[in-house]
Amino acid sequence: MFAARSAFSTVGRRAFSVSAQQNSKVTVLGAAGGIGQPLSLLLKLNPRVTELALYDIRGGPGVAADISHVNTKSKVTGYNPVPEQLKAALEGAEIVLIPAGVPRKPGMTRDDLFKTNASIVRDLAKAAADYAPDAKLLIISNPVNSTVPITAEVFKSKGVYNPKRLFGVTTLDVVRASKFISEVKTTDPANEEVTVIGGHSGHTIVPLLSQSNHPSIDGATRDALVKRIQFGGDEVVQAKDGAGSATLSMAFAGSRMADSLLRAAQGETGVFEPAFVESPLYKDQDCEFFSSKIELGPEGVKAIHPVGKVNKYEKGLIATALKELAANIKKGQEFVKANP
Ligand SMILES: NC(=O)C1=CN([C@@H]2O[C@H](COP(=O)(O)OP(=O)(O)OC[C@H]3O[C@@H](n4cnc5c(N)ncnc54)[C@H](O)[C@@H]3O)[C@@H](O)[C@H]2O)C=CC1
Ligand SMILES: O=C([O-])CC(=O)C(=O)O
Repeated sequence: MFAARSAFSTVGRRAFSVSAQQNSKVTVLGAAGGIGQPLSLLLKLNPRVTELALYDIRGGPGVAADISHVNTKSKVTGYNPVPEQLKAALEGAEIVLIPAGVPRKPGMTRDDLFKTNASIVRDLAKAAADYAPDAKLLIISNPVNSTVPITAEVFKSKGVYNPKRLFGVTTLDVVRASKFISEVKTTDPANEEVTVIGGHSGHTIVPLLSQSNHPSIDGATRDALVKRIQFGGDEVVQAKDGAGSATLSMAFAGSRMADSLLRAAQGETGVFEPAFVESPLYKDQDCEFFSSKIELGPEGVKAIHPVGKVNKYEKGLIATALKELAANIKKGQEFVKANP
């Protein structure tokens, strides 16, 4: 069922069959949406998830009733948009995934979603800070480059911020990079890993092809591949023609990220995922958050790997990314200061 890297690796399943008995409640805020529904289904298939809490401003209980009939062990509960139910959805969660908010239509940038999604994420972050301050938070709602700083500011204002537990989900960028490079090279994407760094929008997405299995990709082939990875989201937005953006591939990517965190929490070592986290790598260039290869551990972020050796072309991509990223981050931080 799962192409490329399995969402729940069989190696992990064998090695961790005992710890899979641990209780792991996972909450999805925005569970009835285009991403929320398939993401919740994939989480229901994950043997490490013992309880699944599905909340949305509409349709949470319906999606939960539907998914609850899938005959895996986990318990599924749906929640309506009233404060006590949001509280109940969040309490005891080990992981909270947030795909709540509006998606793009053709012609829009992710930043165009800020005016709607900033306050949605701020308010859900407030609830998460109150009721699940120790959970690992996975922010999917766009613009991720700003919604992650928004969440950090909210957690700071409530005195519960731990940078090890806040992640902007950029997994889809590496999933795409792996698939697209395999199409160029006619290889199996399962064997293709491309490090993608930066942020999650257009030019802030920086694939490091020099660190892939095909460092010699160059010229027009390289340019086209880099552009496709940077603007893969637009490809889906255009194909859906007004009906939204990537949902199914995003559900796959979000489910993979959640599974990686659960595996790391249950003691597996050597678990790596990219994610947009508070990072020292480019703090001196006003980028307090940056996505790079992250080693995951029981606390969340275990180690942030340096970017490593990059070529001149990639140095140029990084320089362009940092300018836009710094502005996106600042916009999120200032939004919370002005609209606490
Ligand atoms: N990080 C990434 O790689 C990606 C991020 N996205 C982003 O994910 C977000 C969701 O996309 P879709 O699922 O396609 O949108 P959608 O419109 O299909 O679903 C969004 C859901 O959020 C719910 N919602 C809205 N406000 C809420 C609130 N205050 N509390 C709880 N639920 C609320 C809606 O009722 C709806 O069910 C968008 O912002 C999109 O841009 C999409 C693809 C990839
Ligand atoms: O393109 C969008 O708006 C949704 C998204 O973040 C992606 O598919 O990478």
